[in-house]
Amino acid sequence: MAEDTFQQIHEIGFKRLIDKFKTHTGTEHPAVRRGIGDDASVIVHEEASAICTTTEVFLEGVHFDLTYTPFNYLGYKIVTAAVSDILAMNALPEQVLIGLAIPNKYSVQMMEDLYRGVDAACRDYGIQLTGGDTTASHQLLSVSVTATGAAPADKLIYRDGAQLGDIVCVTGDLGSALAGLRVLMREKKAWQESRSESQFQPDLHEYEFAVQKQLVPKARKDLIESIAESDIRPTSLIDVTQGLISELGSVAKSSGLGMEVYSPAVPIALETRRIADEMNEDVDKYAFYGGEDFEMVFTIPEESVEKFKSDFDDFVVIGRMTEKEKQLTINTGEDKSYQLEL
Ligand SMILES: Nc1ncnc2c1ncn2[C@@H]1O[C@H](COP(=O)(O)OP(=O)(O)O)[C@@H](O)[C@H]1O
Ligand SMILES: Cc1ncc(C[n+]2csc(CCOP(=O)(O)OP(=O)(O)O)c2C)c(N)n1
Ligand SMILES: [Mg+2]
Repeated sequence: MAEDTFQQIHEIGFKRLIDKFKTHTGTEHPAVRRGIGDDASVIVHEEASAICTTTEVFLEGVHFDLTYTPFNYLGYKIVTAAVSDILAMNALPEQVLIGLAIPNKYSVQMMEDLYRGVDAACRDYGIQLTGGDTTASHQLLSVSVTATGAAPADKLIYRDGAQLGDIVCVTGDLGSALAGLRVLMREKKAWQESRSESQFQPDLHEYEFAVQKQLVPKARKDLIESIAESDIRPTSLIDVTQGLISELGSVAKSSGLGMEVYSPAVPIALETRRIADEMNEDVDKYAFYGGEDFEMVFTIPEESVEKFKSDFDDFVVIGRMTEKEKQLTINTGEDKSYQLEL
């Protein structure tokens, strides 16, 4: 959490601010030859392999709200977002670089808290913070994160590899990140309407699972590790950031196929259902369109499902790849279904 002191960044300057960031670089990754300090980071691979890169931009007010987001959680979440994209190629992340544009309403201490979260995430994912850029901003904090990772080229899994008849699977549960966001937004509104002079300190203990999932999501490195150890390889893989329906559509469309999804099979946590009830909203909408779940969707041949279950058990089957003509068919049970165009 932020300390009580508020030191203006211009008092110490960007160079000394970056020096502080240098003490929060996560794991020393063996492939990193040069980290923070030179003009560019350097990665050295002994064996030829594929390199994956990805960038995510996060803008205050659009992607995060600092009323209810502690800086260290924000640091953790931005690393998760970039790492999740690397993992979704079935590659292992190695480094992240972070670009910051900081308005002067934020202090040195706040930025250090942000980097404490970056450091914690880098340690959890076994990666190193190797560089970035720091600049001033007028009103809003902007954070961009670039991650790179590596894999043997023939091990990469793309979103367009699904085959006719393959089974569609999803890890964990869906919709809880949006449920957490709804709770946080409701509490913020109540606090604003109360015109309270006190700090925003809502009691969130009944919503801990969903709020954690919104504020400090974890990327599914465990799935990628299990794939590496298993002799089964998914035919396609994508992470759930925009929302389940959007990702399923991407897999089907890019694979040149259709998909049938059995909606009662979509995994939803009890707490997510309770929150949707409280908000008088349809929990299926949370799960289908929520986004920011950082779960993984993958397809595998039908005969591999049981075997893979013994290698990795935190997934469920939600559908099957079909002919293209079926588009994205949502089967709601009781023989009712509707089609979404791809
Ligand atoms: N926000 C940041 N987070 C992590 N590393 C940073 C950040 N800003 C700058 N760096 C790293 O600090 C070093 C110096 O950065 P900078 O002063 O921008 O140098 P340059 O003129 O080479 O761009 C570089 O290695 C850069 O990657
Ligand atoms: C203040 C605030 N507004 C909105 C959201 C919800 N939100 C932020 S990012 C996101 C997912 C889509 O982001 P995008 O940058 O399009 O994702 P990408 O596929 O590039 O990862 C969602 C649903 C939030 N967490 N906080
Ligand atoms: Mg993505």
